[in-house]
Amino acid sequence: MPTPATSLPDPIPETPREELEPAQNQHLSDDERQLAAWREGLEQRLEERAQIRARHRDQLEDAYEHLQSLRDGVNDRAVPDDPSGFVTVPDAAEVAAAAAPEPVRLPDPFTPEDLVNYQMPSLELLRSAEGDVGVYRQPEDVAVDKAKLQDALDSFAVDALVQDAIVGPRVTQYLVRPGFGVRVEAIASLDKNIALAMSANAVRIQAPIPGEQFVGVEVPHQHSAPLALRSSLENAAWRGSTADLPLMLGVDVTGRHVMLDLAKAPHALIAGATGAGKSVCISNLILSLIYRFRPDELELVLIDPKIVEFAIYRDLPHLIHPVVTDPKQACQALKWLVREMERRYQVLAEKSVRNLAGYNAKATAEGFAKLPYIVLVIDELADLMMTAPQEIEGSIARLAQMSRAVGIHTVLATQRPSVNVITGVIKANYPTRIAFQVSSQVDSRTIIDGKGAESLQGRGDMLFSPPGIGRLQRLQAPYVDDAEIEAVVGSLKAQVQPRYRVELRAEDAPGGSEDAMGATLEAGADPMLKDALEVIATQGRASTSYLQRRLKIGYNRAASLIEELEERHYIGPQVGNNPREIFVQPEDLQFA
Ligand SMILES: Nc1ncnc2c1ncn2[C@@H]1O[C@H](COP(=O)(O)OP(=O)(O)OP(=O)(O)O)[C@@H](O)[C@H]1O
Repeated sequence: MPTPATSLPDPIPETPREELEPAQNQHLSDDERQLAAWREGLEQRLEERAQIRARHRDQLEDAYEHLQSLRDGVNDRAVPDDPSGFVTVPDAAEVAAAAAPEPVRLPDPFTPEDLVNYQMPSLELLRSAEGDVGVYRQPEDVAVDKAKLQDALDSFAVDALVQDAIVGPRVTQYLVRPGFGVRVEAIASLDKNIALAMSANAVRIQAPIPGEQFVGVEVPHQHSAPLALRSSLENAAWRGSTADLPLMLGVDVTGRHVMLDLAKAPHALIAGATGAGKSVCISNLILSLIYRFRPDELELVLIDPKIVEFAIYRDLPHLIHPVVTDPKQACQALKWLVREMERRYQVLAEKSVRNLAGYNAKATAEGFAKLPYIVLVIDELADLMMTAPQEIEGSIARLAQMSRAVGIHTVLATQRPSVNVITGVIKANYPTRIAFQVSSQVDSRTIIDGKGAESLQGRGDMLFSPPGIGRLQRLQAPYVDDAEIEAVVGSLKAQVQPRYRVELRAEDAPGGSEDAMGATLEAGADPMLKDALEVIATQGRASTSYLQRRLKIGYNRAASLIEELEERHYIGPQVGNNPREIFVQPEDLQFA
């Protein structure tokens, strides 16, 4: 006989803890710890869910307000009652015209005439470069470390001479000349022992330094001060650069300022563990561009699924769309860029030129409007790849393969250098790579096709693999803080407001999204398509005769609805006598 629900058994009386065996006590403590961990996890998940719910509520409110404004618009345009007492009924076309939202007129790009009073940002807005004296360590300290390295090599009976030391901003590179008959691998394999002898957390060994007769042993400094971007932008190498799209990357071991010409790159991939310095590097790249180009010469599309990284740039006049934070919108923006690329190819063909440089030269000679460069920057590709991997990968690959000639360039960053994010297709199309510190050799191989990034030091210490040169450069990125960026963006915002001209289309949203479903169905040939889909999703049955009965329609119409739903991949094909598969759930039925 089942026990009634109300008479639960009494709880088992608890044995006082001191009466338990030590082993039992240990188990109890383990269980308590486990419970505490679960509780913490649960609380975290509850908090995340509350945040998601709040976000959904906001979106719902936005949608409701939008609907209300559409309704108000229609009411305002409604025909007033005739004083004679008759009400004029508007015809169907009028109603449709009233309900349809006005087509949004997108602004034109900036022209030089719009920006006659535009001032480039001043270098005074950046932190002073006074600290960067170019002497990063005292010679006596270097001499001591040189002796330590020599002792370490001697103690392993490796015949090699530590000949010289080059002191960079973050690491000292010791030039080691191997003795006659000594294999460079013998020195390279000592990396951990050398790190121990030099009290360094990791050393990187280049065996040999390409083009030289030395093995390079790079030992990080115990202390280092951040470099100022201002000193890089004041440097003669930057000021005299003839690159089409120069980006300041950092300073190498010998103190040289190293730049990347994005026009030649023509796309760059940045990867590194969290906190390794990717965002600061991206800020250096964006500031390099806005210190050199006016908004009519260069336009930016910034995608930031992490939401907070690019918020600081939101008023930048170079932006042609507000900073994109929603992965769905990111997919739409990427497809806009692909369309813009195709449009530009047409425009170039009309003028019989092969690339943007040719077009702009002709524009100067013949007096028509030039085309600006467009640079797309994505901070955290992984978040986008989780949303719509195929569509994002497809658009990125298409841009990477073809957009160089028309002046569209891309910079992608990710903290997850796994093959799901940096796929073979993306990797093949991004020859220019920048690696910050990563957690394993496997990650290092994914980015730079070799080890090394795992022994970087973080905080802007990077390996740069320039396009077409199979040799890595170790650089230290300059540091810009938020106050500096705010000052620069503020000085530009005070002059001009951005002109947003990227058109996001509903059909470009990732497939299977609510909006896309609504839009697709709107375009459906049969007005009963939504009803049919609803029946199938809620009842879990997809057959012609069932639809016929439920919707009270004829056989032919039910059969063509089933065919249409199969074509749109909401249901699977008929296989033998088995029921069709159904790919849509009742909760998916939120028509736009
Ligand atoms: N070039 C640099 N020089 C000195 N310090 C730096 C440099 N770059 C980064 N740092 C330090 O490291 C911190 C983290 O940098 P950053 O935000 O760029 O990391 P990230 O790789 O973007 O991390 P995440 O992927 O989590 O966003 C900075 O706040 C700063 O303190």
